[in-house]
Amino acid sequence: MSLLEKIDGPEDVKALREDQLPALCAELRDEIITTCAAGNGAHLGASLGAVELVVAMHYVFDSPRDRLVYDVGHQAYAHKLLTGRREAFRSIRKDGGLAGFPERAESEHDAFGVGHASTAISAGLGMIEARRMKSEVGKVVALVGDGSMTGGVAFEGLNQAGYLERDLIVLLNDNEMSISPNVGALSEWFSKKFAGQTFNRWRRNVKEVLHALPHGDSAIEGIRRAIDSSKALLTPGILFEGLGFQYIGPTDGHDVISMVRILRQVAAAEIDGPVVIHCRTTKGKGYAPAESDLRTRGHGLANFEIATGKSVAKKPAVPSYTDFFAEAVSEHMAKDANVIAITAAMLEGTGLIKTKERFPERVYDVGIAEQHAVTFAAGMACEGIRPIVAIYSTFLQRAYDQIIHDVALQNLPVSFALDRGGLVGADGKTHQGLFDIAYLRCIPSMVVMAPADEQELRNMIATSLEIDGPSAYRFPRGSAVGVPASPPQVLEVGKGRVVHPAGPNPDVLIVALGTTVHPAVAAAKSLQAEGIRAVVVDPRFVKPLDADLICDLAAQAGKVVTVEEGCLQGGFGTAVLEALQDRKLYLPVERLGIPDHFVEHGNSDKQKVHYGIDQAGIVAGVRRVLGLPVQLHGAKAS
Ligand SMILES: Cc1ncc(C[n+]2csc(CCOP(=O)(O)OP(=O)(O)O)c2C)c(N)n1
Ligand SMILES: CC(=O)[C@@H](O)[C@H](O)COP(=O)(O)O
Ligand SMILES: [Mg+2]
Repeated sequence: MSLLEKIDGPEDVKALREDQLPALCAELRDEIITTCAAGNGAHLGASLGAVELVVAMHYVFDSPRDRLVYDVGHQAYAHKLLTGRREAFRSIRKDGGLAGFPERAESEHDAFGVGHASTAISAGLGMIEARRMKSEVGKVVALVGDGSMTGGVAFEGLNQAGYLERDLIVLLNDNEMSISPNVGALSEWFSKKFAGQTFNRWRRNVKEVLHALPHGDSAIEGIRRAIDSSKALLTPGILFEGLGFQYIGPTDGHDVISMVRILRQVAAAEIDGPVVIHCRTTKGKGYAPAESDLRTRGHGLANFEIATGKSVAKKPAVPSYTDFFAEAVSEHMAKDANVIAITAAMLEGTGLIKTKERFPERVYDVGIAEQHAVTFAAGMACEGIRPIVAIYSTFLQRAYDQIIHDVALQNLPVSFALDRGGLVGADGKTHQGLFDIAYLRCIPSMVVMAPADEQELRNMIATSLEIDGPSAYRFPRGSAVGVPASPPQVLEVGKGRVVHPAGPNPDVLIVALGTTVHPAVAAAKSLQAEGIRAVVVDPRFVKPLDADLICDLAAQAGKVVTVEEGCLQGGFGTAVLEALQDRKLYLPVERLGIPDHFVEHGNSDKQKVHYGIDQAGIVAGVRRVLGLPVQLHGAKAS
């Protein structure tokens, strides 16, 4: 029996001898690699890189009494394996299986639900403070990556932790990687390059000045000696010490036995106040194909052959929306020197890595700093630059006030490209891009678009760059439709189009947004065979909405179905209802979309069926609004 097979919970980890821990780490790695190889983009690199840190935490601390708080949570696979979820582990990120990130509802050992970055310090500090108030015992450890440390909220947490002087333990997992190599001054500081370059420059300059002064003066000699010896003080530690933390490190985060000893000392010591333990690790550690993948170190490897790390996934027949987006951005940059693009640590995910190869100076990776990305864009727009801010729908939630206060309120021409708008599949609840339509359409001056296919995406990118104010377009994860390409067209703002006419006296109007346009046309065609005349409108714009077109056709049809891959509350269907209400058209309306709950991880095609926003679901919606019997279909059948 392997060591891992004996482990049903953290108490079994503690029962091992210290010298057995390296073997346990090796077994955990094998299990993580095997599971990711058969999985759907699981987070291999981060989880491999954190194995020793997780084992050491469970060996020393006493979860769930002690709270282990993960940042992002994509590195927590060993934690799941050690906390009673070993047998379910191979189901991770699949329909009905374990979630890809820690979730409070999944285990008492998942102290804080996560998926977005930079939250662990604030959450951990909150826990420590609550426990102090309730006189409860227990330590709190926050495991934070160097990439996540670039997020402003992490610093807001450090700021308060240093001030409150609570005993928060921060394990800084520094692998010099975000998804791509980590960027920014902070990352250079961690790797001491800052100390090397800036300090040396400063020291040279001061020495030149001192050289010109008389020799033999004891005060000046003292300054000379201090400058020579002070380099040692300029370590990553002074940043944290300046914020009121004790700093330990840098230390080898893959030496599990040393990590256990350090954590034991920290846990036992009466250190009054917060501590940072700076651990150096390697993303993808222990799996050569991940370690040698210099761009992402196996960040999200899916379906690969274990021996080689080569993908065995079927290549999609049509490139992704992301590919079309990045290509279009490059084309606009080639034509207009004022166009630039900004990503918040998602060069690969947004496709902008390719654009950056062509225009290295005009694609900015600002780190995990969505708020800064938006305000940085606003500043550039003030000076006549046309920024395209490419941020996933879910991560743009972070920058909501910046969108309103810094961009929209000043009517600045910033283009927001929201990738992953809609159901995202295996990442699940934390990453679903379902709220953007609702959160953007209520902002004055914001133009909001959703393309039906890749040609429409090209048109919307071109349109957005012509709009003298803020605009956004949201497109989904995965393959585009595969429609023929034509030169991008600047669309008339606020004008929709009829994509499936039904002749005079239609029976029903279907208003389908974005990804639901093509399924709606297919649904209308199949309804036609039954003698039901459905006219289909692609509104193109959520805002301004083509109320004339929609209301005229709604009045003719007398019944309306709206379809969207987004939340129903405040979403696109609600916008249509408002338009009808404003014109006193009180008609039966069936709204199809995502009801008022968080959507689990799972296969997004199956989820579209479940929520009735696929072709068959739209047919069912039409039948419902027409009062016709509906065949059983997904969740909406009734
Ligand atoms: C707010 C937010 N922005 C972007 C992401 C996407 N993302 C997930 S992991 C990651 C890199 C995190 O780097 P780090 O914390 O150093 O962990 P590592 O992967 O290196 O272990 C990014 C950018 C996210 N999860 N949350
Ligand atoms: C953990 C995280 O936030 C990212 O790694 C995310 O899972 C990437 O998602 P995509 O696979 O859609 O790029
Ligand atoms: Mg990192």
